[in-house]
Amino acid sequence: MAQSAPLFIRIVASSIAAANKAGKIVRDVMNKGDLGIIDKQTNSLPSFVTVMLSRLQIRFASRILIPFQGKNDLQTEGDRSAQRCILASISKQFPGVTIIGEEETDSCEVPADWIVTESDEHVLKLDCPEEYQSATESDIVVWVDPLDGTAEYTQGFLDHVTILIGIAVRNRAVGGVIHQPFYSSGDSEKLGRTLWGIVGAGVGGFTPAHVPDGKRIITTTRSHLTPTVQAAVDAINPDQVLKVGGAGHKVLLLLEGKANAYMYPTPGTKRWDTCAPEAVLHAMGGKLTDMYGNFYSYAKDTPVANSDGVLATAKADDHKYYLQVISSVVKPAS
Ligand SMILES: Nc1ncnc2c1ncn2[C@@H]1O[C@H](COP(=O)(O)O)[C@@H](O)[C@H]1OP(=O)(O)O
Ligand SMILES: [Mg+2]
Ligand SMILES: [Mg+2]
Ligand SMILES: [Mg+2]
Repeated sequence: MAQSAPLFIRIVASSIAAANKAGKIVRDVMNKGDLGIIDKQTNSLPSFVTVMLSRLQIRFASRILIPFQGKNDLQTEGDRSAQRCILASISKQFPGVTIIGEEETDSCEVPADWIVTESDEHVLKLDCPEEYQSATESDIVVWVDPLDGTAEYTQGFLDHVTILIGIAVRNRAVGGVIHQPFYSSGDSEKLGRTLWGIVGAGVGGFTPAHVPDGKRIITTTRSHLTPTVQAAVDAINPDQVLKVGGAGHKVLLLLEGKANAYMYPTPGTKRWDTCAPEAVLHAMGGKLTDMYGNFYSYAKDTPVANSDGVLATAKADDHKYYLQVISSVVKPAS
């Protein structure tokens, strides 16, 4: 059965298993307590003050809400190890497929038990939409964000953290896996959950829901807020604004009916931040584009920066309204 499923479906099914393992690794790093934080801007350890602040925030996350200053582009042992696990697992099974990960990791050996070759059985049995049935290795690019919401991971906002694996076929984001490693359903022994979506085939791992009619709830960044972002949010005149970390987490709020729209009308996110969330959102009936309303390309040679920002809505039909209101007050950067 497994081998007879189309390549695209097999990659999504394997990505679910790899994301689950990466989630365990990310939790283990947190439990050990030494996050091994590096500032990617300077390729060095962050300042003493930043490290101390991050330790304080892990201990008192529910009370201390001090955002870091500056670019906030950090990497931790969680990011590095999760990426090694996911890349090793997917490339072992699909050696001809292009995989693009956020982190530059040296070619350290990967422990044997980090290489996952299992697949999600339910996804393997799905009917593959016709347009992806014949997709070959050269049609597919896998975009990996091994830990989305790194700033929040270092500050103890653990429910903002996700692991994102997006599968693009012929440049479009059509398969997505969002793993939330610290999600708790009440049983503290069993953390983590995995959401997935395939455009044209369905979604799983969560119950799709929408904000009740008449309410407008916006989600946006908490760690990269700028006057431009604030102006866009204000233009919508929302009932509520949820400033949370991570692109994956913000799209999760759209999927589960906690927000209507996610806006970030400025450069900062990259293709690995949006590929998986875009696919899951689209599979549920939503829409994610740049601030001009154009879909990003997920081709292997595309520039990785989402230079024209991000606008995502839980309902595709609402997207035009948000685009119009925001474009009247915010000019995209490029
Ligand atoms: N200025 C930036 N520099 C680096 N990464 C950014 C920047 N802005 C956004 N990102 C990435 O996009 C995600 C969503 O941004 P935000 O939480 O600010 O809305 C961040 O968690 C981060 O992903 P990552 O944590 O994987 O590096
Ligand atoms: Mg990062
Ligand atoms: Mg990210
Ligand atoms: Mg990341």
